[in-house]
Amino acid sequence: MNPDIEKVLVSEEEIAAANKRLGQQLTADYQGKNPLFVCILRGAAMFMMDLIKHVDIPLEYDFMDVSSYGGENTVTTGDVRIIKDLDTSLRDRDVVIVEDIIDTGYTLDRLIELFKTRHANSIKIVSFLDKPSRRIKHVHVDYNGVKIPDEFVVGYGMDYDERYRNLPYVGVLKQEIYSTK
Ligand SMILES: O=P(O)(O)OC[C@H]1O[C@H](OP(=O)(O)OP(=O)(O)O)[C@H](O)[C@@H]1O
Ligand SMILES: Nc1nc2[nH]cnc2c(=O)[nH]1
Repeated sequence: MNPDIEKVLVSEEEIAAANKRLGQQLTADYQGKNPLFVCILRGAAMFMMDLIKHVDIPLEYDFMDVSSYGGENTVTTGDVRIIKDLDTSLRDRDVVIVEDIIDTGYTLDRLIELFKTRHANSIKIVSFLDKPSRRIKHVHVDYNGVKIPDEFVVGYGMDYDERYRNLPYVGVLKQEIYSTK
């Protein structure tokens, strides 16, 4: 295990099981459609690439980069900035927003409002992690991976100051990592 990690919250085995389950649900629900999966960079990139291997229907995907937790922030700034927009039109599309984590809900709340103005046919959300105790904006998550307690997590795409995204599991950093920064 990486020496900076205090404890593992979601193991590689649990990640694989969640992806399989979510992929099977999406396969069943989107039969006969050609959904557009929208990956919210950067954190959700690893999750989406694993998830879609289990979605056994025609689909398309695109990427959007938004950010509210810059640099060493472990709390949201609440100011959701679009860094890179989609290249694909959402008009009449069945959109599946793919997130790594829903925390306060600010990011998804803002994205849903934006996507509604782009005339999508439907908008659903799949989030790998959910921290329900931290919610400020109520957002309905249609497909949920794993619920976690109120701890700042890294790994499986998620960073602290751009590090640890490549860990194959989700974990909590040792306190000294924050204090030595
Ligand atoms: O529910 P919220 O409180 O809005 O938090 C969730 C958002 O925070 C993270 O993004 P971040 O801004 O850290 O960018 P990143 O994915 O590029 O690391 C995560 O990927 C979500 O998009
Ligand atoms: N890396 C990371 N980003 C987040 N964005 C919202 N919550 C979290 C978290 O726990 N970890």
